[in-house]
Amino acid sequence: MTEQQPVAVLGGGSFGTAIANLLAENGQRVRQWMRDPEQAEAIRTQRENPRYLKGVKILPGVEPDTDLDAVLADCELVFVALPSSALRKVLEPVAGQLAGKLLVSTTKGIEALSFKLMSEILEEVAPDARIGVISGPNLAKEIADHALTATVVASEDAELCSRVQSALHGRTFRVYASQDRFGVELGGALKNVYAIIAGMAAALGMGENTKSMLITRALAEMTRFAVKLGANPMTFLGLAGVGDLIVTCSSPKSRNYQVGFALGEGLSLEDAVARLGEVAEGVNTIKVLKTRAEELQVYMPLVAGLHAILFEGRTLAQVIEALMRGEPKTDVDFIPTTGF
Ligand SMILES: NC(=O)C1=CN([C@@H]2O[C@H](COP(=O)(O)OP(=O)(O)OC[C@H]3O[C@@H](n4cnc5c(N)ncnc54)[C@H](O)[C@@H]3O)[C@@H](O)[C@H]2O)C=CC1
Ligand SMILES: O=C(CO)COP(=O)(O)O
Repeated sequence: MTEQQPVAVLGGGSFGTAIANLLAENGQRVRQWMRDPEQAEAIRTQRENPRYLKGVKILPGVEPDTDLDAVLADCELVFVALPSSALRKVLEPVAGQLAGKLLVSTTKGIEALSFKLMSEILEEVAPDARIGVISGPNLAKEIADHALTATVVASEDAELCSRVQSALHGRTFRVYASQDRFGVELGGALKNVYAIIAGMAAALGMGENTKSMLITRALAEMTRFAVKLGANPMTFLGLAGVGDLIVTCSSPKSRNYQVGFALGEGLSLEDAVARLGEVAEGVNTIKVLKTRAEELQVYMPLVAGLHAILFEGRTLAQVIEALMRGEPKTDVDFIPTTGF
């Protein structure tokens, strides 16, 4: 009998580790690449990722490794769980090894200057690879703790979707498929910005009405933006849209929410990010999103408000006042009325 081919996970953070463990639980051999040899050694010897996923037992099927060439040479299915700021840098030097691979991005960010989503970078770096994404309401710690969870794998490549479904589906994890890679991935990137705002609102002790208003108007704003870019608004009604928005805007486990909470407590952005010590993609996304929304002339008052607080010296009180006193609008204004 031939030995089963391992699956690669690139990234030694909380999400890479949670996905690696999930794959191992389903009987897959996993080669998890990370850049930090000390972290790899800790996983190898202590069977724990003490910095990013403390308290979670890492299964024997997960083999940590710092040799990216060796990991890629061994695996066809590759989950890319790197921060958006690192993905291109890590993969460009090994581009020659990526042809024919199934590359699945789990990264919820947007590249600063190009405004590219991560799967678009993968396509650029590896034009002969098969590309997909996974996204959804997927807090890493909850996945690792076996909270019942669902995600979406999105790709035009139906065979890739079913490979990912069978690799990840399990007792506590369900994987839905979608052909709308762009919409699914965009939802995951945009919601991080609103989670920062939700964290701020929580720190200010705002009530349930306020939280609900925020989440619903965030959905309107992100869908309006997505429609302008040609995305299918219906995708935003699914797990990777409203599903992820709800979890990230409601949970103190979300790192973006935590940054917002710290800002609401009066910390500077720099201190809030330093206190977190992990990736909060929304901090970079807000910068590019504000510029892009202006270029495309999409009305995004929450994005503009957060940007004004973080980078234009406006106070929270001034922004809240401006948002509440803005001109009256209609409610559901973001779904095109033709074609229904
Ligand atoms: N943690 C979560 O609950 C979820 C995270 N994601 C996404 O997964 C992506 C990765 O996030 P996490 O694993 O949560 O981050 P994390 O903050 O837990 O860990 C980041 C990891 O990336 C590594 N890293 C940073 N710069 C690097 C570089 N230049 N080269 C190689 N490795 C580098 C760090 O050493 C660390 O291992 C993010 O885009 C995030 O939005 C998606 C779903 C859930
Ligand atoms: O994307 C996530 C949950 O779906 C994780 O959110 P944070 O990156 O804010 O922790």
